[in-house]
Amino acid sequence: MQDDFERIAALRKELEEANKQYYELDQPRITDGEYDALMRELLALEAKHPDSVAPDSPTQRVGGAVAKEYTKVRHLEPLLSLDNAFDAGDLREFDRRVRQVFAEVEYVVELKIDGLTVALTYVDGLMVRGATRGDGSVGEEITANVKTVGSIPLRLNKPVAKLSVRGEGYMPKASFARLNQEREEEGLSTFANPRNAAAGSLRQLNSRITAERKLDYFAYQLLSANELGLNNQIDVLNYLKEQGFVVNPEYKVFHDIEEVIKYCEEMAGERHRFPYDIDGLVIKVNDFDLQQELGFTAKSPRWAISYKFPAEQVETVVEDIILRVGRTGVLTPTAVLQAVPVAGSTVSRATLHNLDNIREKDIRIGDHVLIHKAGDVIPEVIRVLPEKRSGEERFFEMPELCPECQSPVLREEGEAAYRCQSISCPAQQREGIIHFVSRDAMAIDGLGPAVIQQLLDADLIKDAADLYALSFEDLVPLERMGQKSAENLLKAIADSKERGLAPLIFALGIRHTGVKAGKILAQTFGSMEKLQGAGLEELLAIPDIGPGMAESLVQFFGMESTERFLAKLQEAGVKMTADISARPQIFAGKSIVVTGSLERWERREIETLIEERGGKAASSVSKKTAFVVAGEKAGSKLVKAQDLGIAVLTEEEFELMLKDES
Ligand SMILES: NC(=O)c1ccc[n+]([C@@H]2O[C@H](COP(=O)([O-])OP(=O)(O)OC[C@H]3O[C@@H](n4cnc5c(N)ncnc54)[C@H](O)[C@@H]3O)[C@@H](O)[C@H]2O)c1
Ligand SMILES: [Zn+2]
Repeated sequence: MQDDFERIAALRKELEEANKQYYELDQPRITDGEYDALMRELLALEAKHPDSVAPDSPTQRVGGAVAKEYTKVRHLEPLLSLDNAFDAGDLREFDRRVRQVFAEVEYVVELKIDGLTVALTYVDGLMVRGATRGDGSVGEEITANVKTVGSIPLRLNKPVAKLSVRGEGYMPKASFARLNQEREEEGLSTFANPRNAAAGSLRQLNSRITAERKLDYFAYQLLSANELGLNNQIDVLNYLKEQGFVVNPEYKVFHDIEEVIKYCEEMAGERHRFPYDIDGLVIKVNDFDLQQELGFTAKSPRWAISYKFPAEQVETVVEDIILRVGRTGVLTPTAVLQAVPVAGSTVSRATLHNLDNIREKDIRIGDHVLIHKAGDVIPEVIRVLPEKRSGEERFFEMPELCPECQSPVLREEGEAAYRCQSISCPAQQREGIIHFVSRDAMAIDGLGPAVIQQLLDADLIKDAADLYALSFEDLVPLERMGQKSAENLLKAIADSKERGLAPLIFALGIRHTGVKAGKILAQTFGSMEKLQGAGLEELLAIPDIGPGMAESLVQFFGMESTERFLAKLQEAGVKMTADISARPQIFAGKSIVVTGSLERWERREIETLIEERGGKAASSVSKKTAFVVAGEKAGSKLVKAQDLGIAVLTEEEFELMLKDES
């Protein structure tokens, strides 16, 4: 007996620690499957000893604590978790409980998107607040970050006095894979899955970072839906669509739990076909009167349950550990695995991230391991099965020399990554070209890593600028390159010359300089030449350009190799200026004053928005001022504008003017 209580205490401690890692730090240490198993064990023990259930047990509480950096938001109605069903038996049990109250019931089954709940508040049709779930009653205010998510409407199609919407903020699989790859390149820690990546991106003090991470949103719930004359979940989904929200289209209605079970099992096999990670399905009672009658427990609604797909973990053997040298010289250890099917494809490689991770998990060459796909896309070793060791396993050591160019390899202060120190490392050059042609950079279709390798091997190119000198005759003899694909490739290369300054800056692969930074630099300087000439101080004066980025820019543009490379691009006719005047000139000849502290933009940014559109960002209010954009705590300028009868706009209203541009 005593044993049970000790175990209960140990499980609570372990789950609380996992909650903290997961909800507060966005860096879980155990898998969801492991977490769910511990939770089930605790639930079973607590059911056996009902008197032991304390209100603060992890079985009774939602989520984690609210981090102190954020403004707290009290939710109108608590945001709850969902009970889990792991098999047909659990679903039948749920159905039995529902039918104890109602003989007839309609279920709506939706995909369970693996993201985080985001609560949105609209007042008079405008989005005024975004918040996380937090501990269910109190969440974190993340309005500025939420505004950077494209699929969240800032204005409702049909304004109403007040609307509280809930839904899932998530990161698509492709963005997740790209983000982790970039972070690995930069020697930063990677996210365990898209949910934690989405949470880490939305729970950010700097909304610029949120904007860089491609996030999306599916709306699925409304508070006070009854007041809008909506009677069930299907009505709500339709209403949300009408209001401009993105609703996941995959929902289905059933009347019989056996049909639901069949659908769940079917979807478990199809879970990989979506561009976002799903970890199960959510089964909801459709009718709101029924929902209300069924009510809630402390932690979850009684009218819904989530069916969790079985975790897809597979055992295999680490045959070898090899190193991949990235664009910035980071050596990423990769496990060569005995090929096994995992989550819809055959896996024979898994990233091991870095040496620390290998040591922490004690992964040795020859080990039997459990693997899965993080976020349904990135193969990863979860843990070693030490009981299967034969004693023949070998430790992995980082080499002192780069495996591709034999230059010294060093670990920099404070970084987990080891880097090849040579700038002429062929691997770095190859990866640099792969980056140069990638989608957010010069976007040259048909130029995959294999073709790039062929071009390098045939000595047709040495760097990305050489691509512009390729001819039809160069390409056609290449293996697997038909006439048609050679023509298409040449056209894609030629087209990329017009991509413009912002993607070009990103394409250069300067450390710490992402897509968004490319845009800011392009807008600020207008031409590559001006950017090249910018000094440290000038760069540091730009909002959003931190010291790390400024330094690497100065260093990059100070190199002779950079100068040669840029000269080659210029000669090839690659466009090196930004179309600053490409915007419709809606503010032409207007003098506009910005005052107070803004939420949506940095001061320099909004001034750029005005200038790009032909306006003048003036510093003082006069009779000639066309209008004033006022943020929080606007002072004398606001008073003066009011005295002179000059229009004062909120940030939202200003943004709407930009939206109306065609
Ligand atoms: N690995 C770890 O260390 C660790 C730690 C804590 C929690 N977890 C994971 O988190 C789970 C618990 O998290 P939880 O409380 O958020 O519950 P949950 O994720 O199992 O389910 C509730 C959530 O589902 C989401 N959701 C997605 N699509 C939805 C839809 N169509 N309708 C309604 N809701 C939808 C909502 O955000 C809702 O809050 C655990 O089961 C475990 O998998 C893991
Ligand atoms: Zn090297």
